[in-house]
Amino acid sequence: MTTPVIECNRLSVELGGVMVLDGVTLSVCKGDYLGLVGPNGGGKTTLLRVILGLEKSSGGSVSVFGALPGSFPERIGYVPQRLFFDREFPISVRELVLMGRLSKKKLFQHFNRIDREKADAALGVAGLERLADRRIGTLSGGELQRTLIARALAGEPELLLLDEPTASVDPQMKTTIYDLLDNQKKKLTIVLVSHDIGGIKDHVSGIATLNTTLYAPRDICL
Ligand SMILES: Nc1ncnc2c1ncn2[C@@H]1O[C@H](COP(=O)(O)OP(=O)(O)OP(=O)(O)O)[C@@H](O)[C@H]1O
Repeated sequence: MTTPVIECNRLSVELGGVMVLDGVTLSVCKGDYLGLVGPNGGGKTTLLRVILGLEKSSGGSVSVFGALPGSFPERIGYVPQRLFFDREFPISVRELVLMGRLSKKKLFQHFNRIDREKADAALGVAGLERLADRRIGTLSGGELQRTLIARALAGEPELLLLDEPTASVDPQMKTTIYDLLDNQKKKLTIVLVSHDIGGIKDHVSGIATLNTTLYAPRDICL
């Protein structure tokens, strides 16, 4: 039997004295495309942050690629819910996507030709060639989301974690983003946080619910 890519067993997380996740059991295997849904404040982002090793668990266990979270950052691509940046900051779409190669570099190592080729390939996958030289502060919400996905893909991850990439984008851009992910799902394991159950149900291989009484009380278990 192969080791699951992500395995949580009765995972609990306490933040600021509040139990945000309590007894979460979840197994994500290689090639899965998991939709993770739940109410606002249900702990979806927190779960992604635990998987990334950015937040500590307070009970239970969690392993990623069979090791402690944070052990293999170069194998994970992350598309955050928001990107906080100065809209005047003079960085282009191509340069932001190139940042996705940082996890593959050693300290102070420069980007090389291969990094630039991988970044350009990711730009192509996300349909961003036309916008490559645009400053990121001038992008629409949907264009910025696709740039963040391209940045994550530039690092050639095995596991892609996305936190509500289709929030506040129009229906056409949602379709573009779902199609983009569909084209990647044969190569990657994907966890997609979303409120759009209707939109994701035809794309994902499974849906897990978090902290909702509508689907399953306080537990997710595939
Ligand atoms: N550092 C922190 N300290 C205290 N509480 C926190 C911290 N980070 C998050 N929380 C709380 O934990 C709960 C879960 O937050 P989280 O962002 O994981 O939810 P979410 O399901 O992603 O929500 P949304 O759908 O609104 O994005 C929220 O009540 C939030 O206020």
